[in-house]
Amino acid sequence: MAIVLGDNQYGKAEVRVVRVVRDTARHEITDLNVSSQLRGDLAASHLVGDNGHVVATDTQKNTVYAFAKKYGVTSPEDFLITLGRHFVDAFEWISGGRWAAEQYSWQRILVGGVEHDHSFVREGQETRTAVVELDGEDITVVAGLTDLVVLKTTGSEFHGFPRDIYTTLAETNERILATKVSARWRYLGAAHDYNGLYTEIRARLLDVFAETHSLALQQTLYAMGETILREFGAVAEIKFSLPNRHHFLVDLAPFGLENPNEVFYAADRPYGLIEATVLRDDVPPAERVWAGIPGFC
Ligand SMILES: O=c1[nH]c(=O)c2[nH]c(=O)[nH]c2[nH]1
Repeated sequence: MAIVLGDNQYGKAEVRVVRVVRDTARHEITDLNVSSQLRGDLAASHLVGDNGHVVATDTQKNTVYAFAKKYGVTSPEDFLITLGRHFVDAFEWISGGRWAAEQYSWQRILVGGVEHDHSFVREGQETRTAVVELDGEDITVVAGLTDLVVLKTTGSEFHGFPRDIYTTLAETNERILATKVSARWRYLGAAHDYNGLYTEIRARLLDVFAETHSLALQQTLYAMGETILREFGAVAEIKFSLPNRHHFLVDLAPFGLENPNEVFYAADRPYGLIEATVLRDDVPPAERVWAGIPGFC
């Protein structure tokens, strides 16, 4: 009996690449999760630790980002074929492999019925929520939504923050801003057109996200809350929990490529977490209903 190496493949899984086309004011976005795996004459690395044939998984990841810049992403299939051909052509011991992608589709936010140039929403991802609390004759209604995923490819800056010895974040006048909105709002009284209000409030949250030139996610949050309270007299207060889904500009300079805000690494964690309540200062609090709704402050 001999022990032998069977089927094997290796690579980088789940490379989160966001490609923005910004040749005109109307930006296009492609959001992919790419996995690359190579096969070929790779026995030596398994058997004796000889890495002479091991195209590093880190190299495979970098190639995904560089190709997103060089060739763009017309379709996930074409992108994967280009990637696969590259590895097979460039390294003679690589005989094949497997390349896979998930594409997340974004729709343009409609502001006043018009498609926005640079703000997008993942339609159909969110969940509507409702909580009703009765205490004798008193009734409290809290409506809301979770998982409303939005992104804008420009109109977001972050600078002016304090720097200490642990600060490495660069100041920026141009970044992607993306979040997954969870919001809960408490109504004054209980006789409302809840469906109509939900539709309008959701739409206004999207409008304000799209239209606010953001200097921080905190500012965008407050702008959304303030708008809802100003425009909807039935709302007493609104709470938000906004994860800041960071999109880091990929440094393509080592590959001789410029990256003028076109190719981003979409990090899933850690994320910033921005939470606040925006409220009228003349309505009594409703601590009991909020005590049973976790995830907000
Ligand atoms: O909008 C932001 N708010 C922050 O508090 C923060 N902190 C950070 O690192 N990036 C950002 N972005």
